[in-house]
Amino acid sequence: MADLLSDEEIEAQCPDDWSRDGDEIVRTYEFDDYLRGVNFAQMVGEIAESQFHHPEIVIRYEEVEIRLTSHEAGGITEDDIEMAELIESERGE
Ligand SMILES: C[C@H](O)[C@H](O)[C@H]1CNC2=NC(N)=NC(=O)C2=N1
Repeated sequence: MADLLSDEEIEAQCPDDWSRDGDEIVRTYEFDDYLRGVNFAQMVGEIAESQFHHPEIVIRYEEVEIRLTSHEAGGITEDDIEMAELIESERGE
C-alpha cells in the first residue's frame, strides 16, 4: 500500500488542471456531447481496472468528473497521482 503524500508533495505532484479537494484530487472534463463523456468514462474504467485503483466517476451532460483517493491509505498517494497522469495521457491534454 502506497504511503500518504504530504501537503507539499500533493501540491508539487498534482497534474495541471487537477485540484485537491480534501482527501481527493479531482478534475472535471468537458465534452461536445453526452456519449463522448460516456465513452471517456469507459476508458477511465479500463485504466482503473488495469491499475486496480478505482476513481469515483460522475457522468453529467457534456462533462465527466473524476475523483481519486486511496481508500486503504485514507488519503492521497502516488497511486492517485499516477492514475491522474494516465488519464491525462489518454485524454491527450
Ligand atoms: C481491497 C481494495 O479495495 C483493493 O485493494 C483496491 C481496489 N481499488 C482501490 N481503489 C482506490 N481508489 N483505493 C483503494 O484503496 C483501492 N483498493
